[in-house]
Amino acid sequence: MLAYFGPQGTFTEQAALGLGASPDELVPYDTVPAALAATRRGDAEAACVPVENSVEGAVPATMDALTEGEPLVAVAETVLDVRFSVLVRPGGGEVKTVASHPHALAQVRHWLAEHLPAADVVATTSTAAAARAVLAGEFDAAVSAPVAVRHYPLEVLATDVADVRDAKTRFLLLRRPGPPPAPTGQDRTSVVVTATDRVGALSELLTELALRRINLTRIESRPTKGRLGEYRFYIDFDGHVAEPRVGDALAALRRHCPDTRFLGSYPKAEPGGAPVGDEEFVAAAEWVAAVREGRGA
Ligand SMILES: O=C(O)C(=O)Cc1ccccc1
Repeated sequence: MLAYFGPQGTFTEQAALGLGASPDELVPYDTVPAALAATRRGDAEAACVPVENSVEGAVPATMDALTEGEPLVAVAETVLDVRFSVLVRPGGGEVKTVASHPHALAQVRHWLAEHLPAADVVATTSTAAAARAVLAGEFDAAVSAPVAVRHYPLEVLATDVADVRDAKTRFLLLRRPGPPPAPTGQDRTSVVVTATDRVGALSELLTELALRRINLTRIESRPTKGRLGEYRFYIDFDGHVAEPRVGDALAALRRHCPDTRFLGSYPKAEPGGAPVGDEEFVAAAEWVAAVREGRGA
């Protein structure tokens, strides 16, 4: 069974199907933490959740749920183009309220201001929850994933709605810790670290990556919810923990920051960039081994 951020008809359901899940193994949960909790309990083998959007940034519920509670690790990612459909009840009258997930609303602000300027905007737990609420008569319009209309008998008021063309959302498939998927040469590794409050702390962490020619693909901060000014940093970079360079960098991060949490090594959804060779790192490690054994100098 695979838990996903539902109900039926969310972008996350589309993402889970795109990751190869079969429709009959999918079980919807109303929130990201609920889908992750089901996976931690072992009720689900894995959970599919959104992690970031190219317009609106990180999904805070996912970021927090990754560090609070028992560890989960990403084993796959996928990226979806995000275009919205605006759905209404068939024959419904004037649109006085429009509902959706906050990430969706943030991506259609201009469209709403132009086309539905008088409507009150209401946040719901997901885009599909908004469609259901429209069906139940709670709101007049929902900003939804295009597939939602297949699940709910609503009418399409507009399609292809997006303030920013080419907006994309990235989703992760998370499991309880186990051996990571085999390296493909085009992988990403995710970690979360807490940089201590002193000069150069973050810069030292990032330098450990740079020294090993590891390309940083994302860095995001979230408050630890402890002291004001104390942050966790979510760091994504190219490479797989099985590669000596990356293993070496992870060990260095852990030396700087003993609560470094590994969030997974998994194939990149959109491969790019030439892989950095590990040969020098392997050769250097072999040389040290030889020196230790008295076989070289
Ligand atoms: O609510 C949904 O459909 C989701 O899967 C979360 C989301 C919301 C807006 C853009 C992309 C994903």
